[in-house]
Amino acid sequence: MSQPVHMHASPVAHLSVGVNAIAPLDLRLHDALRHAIDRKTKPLGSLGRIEGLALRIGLIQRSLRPAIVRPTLLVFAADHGIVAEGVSAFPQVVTSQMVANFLAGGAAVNVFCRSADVALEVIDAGVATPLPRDPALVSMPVGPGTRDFLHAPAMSREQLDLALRSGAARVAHHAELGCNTIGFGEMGIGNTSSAACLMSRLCDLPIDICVGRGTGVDDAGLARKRSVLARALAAHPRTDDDPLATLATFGGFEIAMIAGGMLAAAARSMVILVDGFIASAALLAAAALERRVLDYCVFAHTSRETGHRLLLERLEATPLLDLDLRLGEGTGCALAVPLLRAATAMLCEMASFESANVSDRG
Ligand SMILES: O=C(O)c1ccc[n+]([C@@H]2O[C@H](COP(=O)([O-])O)[C@@H](O)[C@H]2O)c1
Ligand SMILES: Cc1cc2nc[nH]c2cc1C
Repeated sequence: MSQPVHMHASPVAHLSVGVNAIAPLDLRLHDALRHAIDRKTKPLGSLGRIEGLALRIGLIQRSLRPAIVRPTLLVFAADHGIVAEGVSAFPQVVTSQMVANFLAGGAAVNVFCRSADVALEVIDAGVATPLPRDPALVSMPVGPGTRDFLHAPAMSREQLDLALRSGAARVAHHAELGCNTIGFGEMGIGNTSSAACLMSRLCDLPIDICVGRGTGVDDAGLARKRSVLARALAAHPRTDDDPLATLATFGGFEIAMIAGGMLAAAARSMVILVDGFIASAALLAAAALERRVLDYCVFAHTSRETGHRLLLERLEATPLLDLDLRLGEGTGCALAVPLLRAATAMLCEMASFESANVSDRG
């Protein structure tokens, strides 16, 4: 029998990691991990979701003794043509100003990364206004911001390919340095509009329930944002059989780089830390390309941004934290890293009923 003909090259092939590069988890380890956790000196299940977290990390690392090594947060920054339609509470220049703030070490994500001992890298994925010359900035701009997707697709297929490959390349770089846990953050004025449209199209949901206040638009701003995004969706025919086309139409360069990075991280059996609404929309696009990426994800937190809760439901995700954050930057990922360390330490360091000679029944 002949093989089915695929209309599009494998999305993972774009990242030069091969068609079946994301391995299924080895579920044979599941029972051994469950048993090791259950023999620890505690009533059964009493460490609650830390137990499930340890199990998930063990499955991802294919180990009964997993460890969080060189946890790293990649913050991708880019600008969005859709801001010309008045969809954000802040001007576009804030994207480059915040990149400067990241490089100076003064943003929330810098503070949280320092306090949790997480490495931080900032990537220019396509910021429209000038950035400081700083050797710490990884410069891989796809272009000076996307086009306004009310009038044209946000990016070309060539630009999308470049963004996917660039995100994958940054992940490969950190994997080669020994990093096994990678978080994805973003900075981009206007990017909640991209994320909302991706969610609406990829989950087939009405746009109004996907749209939130982002950086804080008022009621009139929210009504305007909804109307702009409804018109933008109406302007572009559905491309349900081609998630890459949907991502090119509504995505941002930072969103596409995160999607490519997540696929590459899963292909390398790394733990993927998922941040808020925009990072989850990037994951949604990645999962539309290769569903197995979801097996490698740990969801850091539930954002206050309208739509995130529903998006998480669609991804069948139960995040670790619920702190009313709505900042982005990867702040939720940085805050979650200590929990990942605690979960792996529980598996590796905690005594069992046998080793500590503690009675395991009444
Ligand atoms: O991560 C989130 O859930 C989140 C929710 C709302 C806003 N943000 C951040 O706010 C910016 C986008 O907001 P906006 O209103 O300009 O679309 C962008 O820089 C994001 O990092 C992030
Ligand atoms: C100040 C500011 C900081 C941010 N960090 C991520 N998105 C942001 C948006 C604004 C406006």
